[in-house]
Amino acid sequence: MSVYTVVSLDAVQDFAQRFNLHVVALNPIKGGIENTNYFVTTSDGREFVLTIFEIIPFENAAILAELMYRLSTHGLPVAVPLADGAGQRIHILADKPAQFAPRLAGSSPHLPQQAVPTIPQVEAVGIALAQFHLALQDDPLQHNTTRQTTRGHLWWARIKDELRVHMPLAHQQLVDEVFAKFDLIKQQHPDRPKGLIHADLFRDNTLYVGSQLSGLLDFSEVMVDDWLLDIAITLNDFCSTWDDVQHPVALNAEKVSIFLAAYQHIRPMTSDELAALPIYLAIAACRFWFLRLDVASVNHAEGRVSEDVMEKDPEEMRRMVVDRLRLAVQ
Ligand SMILES: Nc1ncnc2c1ncn2[C@@H]1O[C@H](COP(=O)(O)OP(=O)(O)OP(=O)(O)O)[C@@H](O)[C@H]1O
Ligand SMILES: N[C@@H](CCO)C(=O)O
Repeated sequence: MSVYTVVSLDAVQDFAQRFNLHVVALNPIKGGIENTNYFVTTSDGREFVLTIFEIIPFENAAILAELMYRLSTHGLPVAVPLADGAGQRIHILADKPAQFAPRLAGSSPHLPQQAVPTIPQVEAVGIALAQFHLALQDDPLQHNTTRQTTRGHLWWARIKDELRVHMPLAHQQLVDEVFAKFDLIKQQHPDRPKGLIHADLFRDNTLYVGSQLSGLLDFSEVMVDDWLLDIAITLNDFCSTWDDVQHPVALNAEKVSIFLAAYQHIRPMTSDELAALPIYLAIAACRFWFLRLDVASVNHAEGRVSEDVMEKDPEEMRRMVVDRLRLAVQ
């Protein structure tokens, strides 16, 4: 659970007045590691999600809110933040940018880990990811998102060097091998279309009602990059054998094949993308290995040790890097 900013019911009731809502209950949300989120219930029984943005500045939260609105017009199941009477969707709470969005129905397919995600759920996310990639390809807003991302290209270029020097030799060698192979394959296979990517579409950022995808959540990592990177990030999480205690990060071949077929039903991948996929799976796992190490280090530096702060295991992602690199060099 991550609640970095604690707010009182009174403060949220004040905040909600601009939307003509009367809040009666407030419950911290277990899950995210970046922002503070609460489920909020109003007197008429409706439910909303209050998000307090911990890292990104006001203007960037406003771009994300507009992005949600535009994606919703393409039929994607996203939570569009409420606008006040003046049309403004982002406001200030506890000195930070904050928003109220409708609570979407459904639950995330990651608990219990043994049974899910199901094949139809994998298929649904493959389709939705491709629809998301194509939705705003001609929309100039996507270029604003490149400026607002906390963990965009600058972070990616810096973080490897910062973390690498503190790693044991074997881990440094792993990093070097993945990046050398990645650079080579990118040169050999240049036809990798770019566009808006979610960059964090894990199971816990999706909601389902049965087999139906009812929510795509948490676009705070969104940026313009290779669509293939997004495919790799989502495939790694949805198509791993989390139920296999011996090797929980290995790929489930049936799910991989269903996911790629579903995605390609909407947007066929280029032959270069298909050839480069294995190393992108390794680099995607590497991205989250670094991200988890970075989150742990920032939490430590800022003294965030409360039981309300969730950290995900970097070692799980490092094991995934090893597994995917094995596939990439075969
Ligand atoms: N609109 C919504 N409807 C329903 N549930 C939501 C909604 N927004 C957030 N949640 C719930 O809150 C959890 C945390 O939200 P979110 O993933 O946005 O947090 P975060 O800290 O910003 O993200 P992350 O750690 O993934 O970067 C989600 O996994 C989901 O369970
Ligand atoms: N999905 C990320 C959390 C950060 O957004 C992870 O599993 O590390």
